Amino acid sequence: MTLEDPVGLVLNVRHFPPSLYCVYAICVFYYVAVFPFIAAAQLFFESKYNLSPQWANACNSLVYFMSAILSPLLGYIVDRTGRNIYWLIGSIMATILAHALLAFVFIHPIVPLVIMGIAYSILAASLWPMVAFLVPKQLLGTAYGLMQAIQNLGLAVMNIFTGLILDSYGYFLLEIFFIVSLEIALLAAAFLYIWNSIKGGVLNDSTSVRGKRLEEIQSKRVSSRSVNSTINALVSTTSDDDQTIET
Ligand SMILES: C[C@H](NC(=O)[C@@H](N)CCCCN)C(=O)O
Repeated sequence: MTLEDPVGLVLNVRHFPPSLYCVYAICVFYYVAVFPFIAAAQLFFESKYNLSPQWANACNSLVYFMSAILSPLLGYIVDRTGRNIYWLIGSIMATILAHALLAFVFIHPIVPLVIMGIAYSILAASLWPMVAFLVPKQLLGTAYGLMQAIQNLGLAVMNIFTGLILDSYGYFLLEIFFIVSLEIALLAAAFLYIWNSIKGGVLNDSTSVRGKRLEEIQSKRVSSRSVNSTINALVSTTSDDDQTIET
């Protein structure tokens, strides 16, 4: 497969590893509990907590404000530590806690929203970079494009469901729906952890172990390139420049 061979690139999408589809599933079922929640939350804050429309609106912005401030720092911390699957599982569990506090407990919504803001920022820092560890660099645009497409398809479908649940049963059942969606994301993350361990993938390595393994892969690639270039010189074949880490 080469960059000059777009048909080859498209065909290789079929060979994306199962871990990537797990990442896509987590992306759909996690974000369903965040974006549609925020879209519908203003009236929830007004009715359950008796907040004024202005305060309800301010609460609604809190998750995104927190992400705007925290994401670079949390991204740096995840880069320094590695162990992306642990961060991912922790952030999904914290989001479940935030929704459970909103559904079952009567404390000021700022508490669950702060938890959600931190968890949402950690999830972005740990989930999205995984794609780069799973597919060859020539296919990153395709892999992220597919992730964005699947996420938006999921959100489009689930938005219809959340609207129906809200209109027919109210906010309590909507919160239960979000918690169930997050539990599916948690199951997918557990499957990702198991699959990654079985396959010896790099997703949950510490940064130092990951660095050593990537160096090994690169040095193997360099030596295979020098072998290939010798062969190329002899028989005029092209070298395979794939970068797949997990199969
Ligand atoms: C990083 C992640 N981005 C997305 O989910 C985008 N597809 C859509 C962004 C919409 C505004 N938050 C995120 O936002 O956490």
